[in-house]
Amino acid sequence: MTERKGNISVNTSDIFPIIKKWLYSEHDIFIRELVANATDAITKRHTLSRNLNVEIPQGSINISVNKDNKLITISDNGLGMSEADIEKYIAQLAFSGAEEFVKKLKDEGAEDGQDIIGKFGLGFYSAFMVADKVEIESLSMNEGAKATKWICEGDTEYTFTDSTKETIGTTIYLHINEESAEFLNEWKLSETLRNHCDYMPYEIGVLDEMKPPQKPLKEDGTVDEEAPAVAVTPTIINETRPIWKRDPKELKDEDYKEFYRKQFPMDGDPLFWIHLKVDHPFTLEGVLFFPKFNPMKPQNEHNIRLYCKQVFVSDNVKNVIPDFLSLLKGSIDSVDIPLNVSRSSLQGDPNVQKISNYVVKKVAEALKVLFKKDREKFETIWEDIHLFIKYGCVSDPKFDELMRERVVYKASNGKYLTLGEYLEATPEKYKEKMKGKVLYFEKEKSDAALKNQLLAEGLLAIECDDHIDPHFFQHTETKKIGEETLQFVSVDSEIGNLLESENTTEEDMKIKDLFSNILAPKKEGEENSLDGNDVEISKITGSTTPAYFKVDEQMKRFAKMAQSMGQQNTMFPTKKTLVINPSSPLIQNALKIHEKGGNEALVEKICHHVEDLALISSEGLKADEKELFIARTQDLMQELTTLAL
Ligand SMILES: Nc1ncnc2c1ncn2[C@@H]1O[C@H](COP(=O)(O)OP(=O)(O)OP(=O)(O)O)[C@@H](O)[C@H]1O
Repeated sequence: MTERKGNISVNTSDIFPIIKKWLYSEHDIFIRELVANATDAITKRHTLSRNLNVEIPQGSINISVNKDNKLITISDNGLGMSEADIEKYIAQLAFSGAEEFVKKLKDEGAEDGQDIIGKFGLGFYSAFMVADKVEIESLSMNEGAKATKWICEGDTEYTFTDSTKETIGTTIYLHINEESAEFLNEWKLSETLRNHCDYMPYEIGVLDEMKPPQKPLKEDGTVDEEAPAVAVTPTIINETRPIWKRDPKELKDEDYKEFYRKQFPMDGDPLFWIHLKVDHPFTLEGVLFFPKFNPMKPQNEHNIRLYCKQVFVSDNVKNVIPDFLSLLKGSIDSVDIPLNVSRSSLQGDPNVQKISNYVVKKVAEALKVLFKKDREKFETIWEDIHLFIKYGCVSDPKFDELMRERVVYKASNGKYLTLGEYLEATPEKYKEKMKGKVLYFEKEKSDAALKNQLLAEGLLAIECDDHIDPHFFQHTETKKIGEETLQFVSVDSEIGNLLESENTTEEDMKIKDLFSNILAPKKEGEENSLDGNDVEISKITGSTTPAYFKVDEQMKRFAKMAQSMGQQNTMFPTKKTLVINPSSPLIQNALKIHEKGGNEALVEKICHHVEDLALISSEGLKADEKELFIARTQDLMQELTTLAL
């Protein structure tokens, strides 16, 4: 046997230890790199053979593991390599790539180094992360090629020897080092493969050579004890035709759901999905799913898996697609997302920009179609998708332009309306007063009585949540809906302006004074009561609501935004005004008792009770307020029952 020695042409002699150290954190990527190389080799053989018009076997990759020999073997039936090829592509190019990596690492600093590793690893070189010694045995598809074997023990020297390999393709032998012994476990190896190679285009079989021959199974699934034991066969770990590679026309809803369930087993069915396919000016295929929103589950950014030619690359799509799309789940496959640049420079890449714009546009278009063609379904899933859509509108102007007029709101009549529809639904007689205004009520806190009073007049109010809506309102107010600029106003701050019916009388003023004196007494020398709430009157004829709280719109917004950003409510103390309705019979009675004299204690109780009822209807009572309220309720009921006896 002849042996030929060579030297890897790198200047940095300490390249091996440096790379080993840096790559240590993610050293399972070696499997992805080597299987990706095998995949490329098979594809190349297919392409070349098609041109030569020769029959070739179906592409496959076989990985076997032998714990006793501390050996992992990766075989492919790709185009193979001659000695010259190995010399050129492995010994020289692959290693010079590694050298470049070390240089980059030194130039860009440690953090970016990690980033680079995570993105693309180091190709063939990553084998040395897990192996002390690596051998390549290969037979090239070129006519008359001689099989060869290359051996390298993790330093800059290597040796070629002859080989007896008879089938075209390449086998990589990894003599696994001590620290990486875990990969000699078939389960661990298969898991790692599934993680990185779950949708590779050629079948990947895994075989544990340690497994003894086993008796075959009978048709009913039980072991056939009579039959002789046979050698175990490889287990296929991947699906070669993932859903995004298939023609949407040949797929049924169930196929998408099944794919989703496999990827996200804890999730239940997706709400709907978008199949992406584009060839120009970049290539991209993928399926994005709208998941059911689960407030109990923290959102994470790793729900979209990025592939390059079916090779898993990353589940971190940050800087590839806008943040708000990371609320979706699924897979994107594109060769046009550059992998060999640091993450920070991804955003500036023109292809990435185009891809990002394309995905945003497709998602918005799919939502537009759903809105137009199946409004019922759109409304059914609205509560699950509204957060995503609003977040998208606020953060992405292009998405906003496409979606703004399709955002719907749950109105107080139970229907979902766009802002355009809301404006149209305003009764003619209120059109002038309401001009450009959109009434809203807070889901948890608003006074139902006020909402119903407005509804009785045909005036609708939309529901607002605590999280995204304050931001979204602010955003929408800076834009146009149709021809109009809108303003969101809360029911409590607006109801007086809308429904206040008559001019203030002397009696109304007496009511105001009565309540002010008891609930917000002025301190000596003060114009107004500074602590406590202000008291106002607003006469709403026909309404039995005695009083409600009004909060300044801007203050309310500030407080909500601060709250949604995790700040304490106390940062923005909101000043509230207690609005008394002199039309309410209860209020009128209170004045009469007061004017009659002799039972000031009861009048006081009524005033405080009216205030507490207004509080309960809006935001609720605090612990100390609750205690007083309960004690007072007991007193009042006792007085009432005594009267009734
Ligand atoms: N199994 C294989 N069969 C045939 N050729 C191979 C095989 N593995 C590696 N090669 C050759 O060696 C070259 C270097 O491989 P390496 O993995 O280092 O880099 P790469 O695949 O070109 O790039 P990347 O950094 O994306 O992995 C390949 O381009 C290919 O020509």
